[in-house]
Amino acid sequence: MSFYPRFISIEGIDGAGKSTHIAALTERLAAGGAKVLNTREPGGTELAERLRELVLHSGMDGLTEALLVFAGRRDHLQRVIEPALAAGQTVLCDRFTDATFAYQGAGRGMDLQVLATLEQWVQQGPRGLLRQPDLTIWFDLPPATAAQRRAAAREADRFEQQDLDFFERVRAGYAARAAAAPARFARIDASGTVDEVAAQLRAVMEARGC
Ligand SMILES: Nc1ncnc2c1ncn2[C@@H]1O[C@H](COP(=O)(O)OP(=O)(O)O)[C@@H](O)[C@H]1O
Ligand SMILES: Cc1cn([C@H]2C[C@H](O)[C@@H](COP(=O)(O)OP(=O)(O)O)O2)c(=O)[nH]c1=O
Repeated sequence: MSFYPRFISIEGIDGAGKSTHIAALTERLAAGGAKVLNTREPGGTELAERLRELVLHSGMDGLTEALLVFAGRRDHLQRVIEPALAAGQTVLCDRFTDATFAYQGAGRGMDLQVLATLEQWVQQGPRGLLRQPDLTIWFDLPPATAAQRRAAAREADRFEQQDLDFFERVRAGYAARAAAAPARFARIDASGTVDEVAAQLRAVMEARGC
């Protein structure tokens, strides 16, 4: 028996199709009566958006990246996510901590234990619980396909300039997080057409009563 998810994160390597499907997902949730707050990471508050600019466009090592994204996440949780959840809203977040484990951990080789410690510190929720998304929708796609789609679409930022090996590691990082939390993760095979991917997404939401 699943319960209605109110904190939903969207994940996947760059170019997997997250942005393409967020509007329809938002509409679906709203049509079901949810008051939806759309947000993103890195970012989501004024401070965190400034940190996002640094992380995406300045050179730094993996630990510095991880510290900055977790600092932004702390601000985002305290100022936006926790108040919205407490007010009964549904939070739809374009990336969250799984991205840190995938990009800084698997991609950049940061110690996963260090990331897990930061996760514990930053995501202390009400009553001492670890705040995690209720549902994580993972758009999974081979990196070569994602690179083709990105090349046709936009200029690359620091992460998008990485080679296919980097994105293979990031993809494996998502797979490991999904295997560790199978009830939270819903994997979408993002290699089909936009309509095929949308149909899978509808099925995932229907299975969770949304
Ligand atoms: N299923 C699909 N088939 C082909 N192209 C797609 C598909 N889904 C998205 N795209 C295109 O691929 C590019 C990257 O998609 P986007 O939604 O921006 O990915 P993300 O937000 O995950 O980085 C966009 O140009 C988008 O139009
Ligand atoms: C949340 C997060 C994102 N990232 C990276 C993944 C993406 O390459 C980048 C920005 O994500 P995203 O917002 O998906 O980029 P875009 O607006 O180009 O679609 O930040 C991390 O490296 N660590 C993190 O913790």
